[in-house]
Amino acid sequence: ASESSESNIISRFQQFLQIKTNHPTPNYTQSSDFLTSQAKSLSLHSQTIELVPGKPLVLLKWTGTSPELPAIMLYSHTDVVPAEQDKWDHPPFEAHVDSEGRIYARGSQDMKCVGMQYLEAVRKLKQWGFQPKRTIYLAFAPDEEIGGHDGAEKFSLSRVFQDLNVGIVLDEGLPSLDDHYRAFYAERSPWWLVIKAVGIPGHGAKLYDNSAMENLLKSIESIRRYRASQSDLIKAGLKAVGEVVSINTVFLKSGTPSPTGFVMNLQPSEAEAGFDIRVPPTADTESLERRIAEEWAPTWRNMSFIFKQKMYGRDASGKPAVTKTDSSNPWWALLENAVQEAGGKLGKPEIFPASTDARYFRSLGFPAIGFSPIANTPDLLHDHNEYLHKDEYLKGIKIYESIIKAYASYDEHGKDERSKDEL
Ligand SMILES: CSCC[C@H](NC(C)=O)C(=O)O
Ligand SMILES: [Zn+2]
Ligand SMILES: [Zn+2]
Repeated sequence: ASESSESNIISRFQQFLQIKTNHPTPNYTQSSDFLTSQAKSLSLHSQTIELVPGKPLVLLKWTGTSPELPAIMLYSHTDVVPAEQDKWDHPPFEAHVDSEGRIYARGSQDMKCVGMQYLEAVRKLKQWGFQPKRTIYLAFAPDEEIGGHDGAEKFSLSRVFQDLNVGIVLDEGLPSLDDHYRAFYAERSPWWLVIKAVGIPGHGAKLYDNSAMENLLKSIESIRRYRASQSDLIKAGLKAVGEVVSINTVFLKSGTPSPTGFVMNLQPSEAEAGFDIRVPPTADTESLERRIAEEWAPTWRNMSFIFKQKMYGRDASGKPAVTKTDSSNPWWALLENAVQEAGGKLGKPEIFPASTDARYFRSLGFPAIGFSPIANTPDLLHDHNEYLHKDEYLKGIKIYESIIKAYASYDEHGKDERSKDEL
């Protein structure tokens, strides 16, 4: 009983949050040791898989009574983005609980909460003597925040993963401000674009055409018009955030350095800008590619471009990698019902505006749902003072108890065995 006391549940969450798994030097040894010891206390089989040395993925297993049925994958990442300690009200790796009950820590929303909530839900279900029909896996992966290439991407393509016979993947979602939980069936693909302009250098007092700066600024004007057109669709209520192309300038680089800053009377011969572009799964990528080549970085204006990251978010057959939300995908309805049974409400299916590891599983044809049970909370992913209220965290555990019960009890023939038993 003491193991499952509220204070012990919160204290285990704090311990995980206190492990510095922040980039650029995440302490994966400590997080793996912690997770392995949690697994031991829950009598879960555990293995640590290093597909890349120094980048462990911890895989836990709760064997079902019908292990031949496709398994449930409860997925999370252990790494977190860096935090600017001096801009936080409470240190980002202290997991301080304030007088209101808010737990402040990097990773409290993204997504150490989810990883620990899975474990706590399993703990409760085991205490109650619940027997899963399907095998349940819990995966704790590295490197999501830097693209997932040495984490989810390699894992999803590995023999280990292929042999798990996974039927559904649950990964992270986003908090909601109201009492609905958000759930994501797809995500936008990242295109990280760098455009470069070259031009005639010259005196800062001269009004001539074809300087690098002028060439780059023409592109930026065009990009900003396009950005406004996409933003207007959201403002007019015609499209959701995940349904438009977003493009944001993330760096500008030019000028001729001098000991006091930059030379002020010289128009430089090179100028560069970087953009974070996010592309919805059903976007016309060819037309966007044409726009980049012909309007934003045309060779005739002495411009060139490269992609630092470019994904298409498609499956092997070239179709958008989206998880179905209709009756052809029983996992969606099961999620909706399970959340409802635990006293929650699921909002309309959404497209995740940024990227998650779920894309690697979807592109291989696995259904994957982005879901973090965080309601009534501002979205503070990657922000200062990321926090999660302890009551919201505890409620999330109950939500997962309900989801895991429903998922693990669902049989191959379209029935939720648990509901049948209870009826
Ligand atoms: C492209 S890999 C980086 C992953 C990161 N994920 C989130 C959720 O912020 C992002 O979308 O920028
Ligand atoms: Zn995340
Ligand atoms: Zn993140």
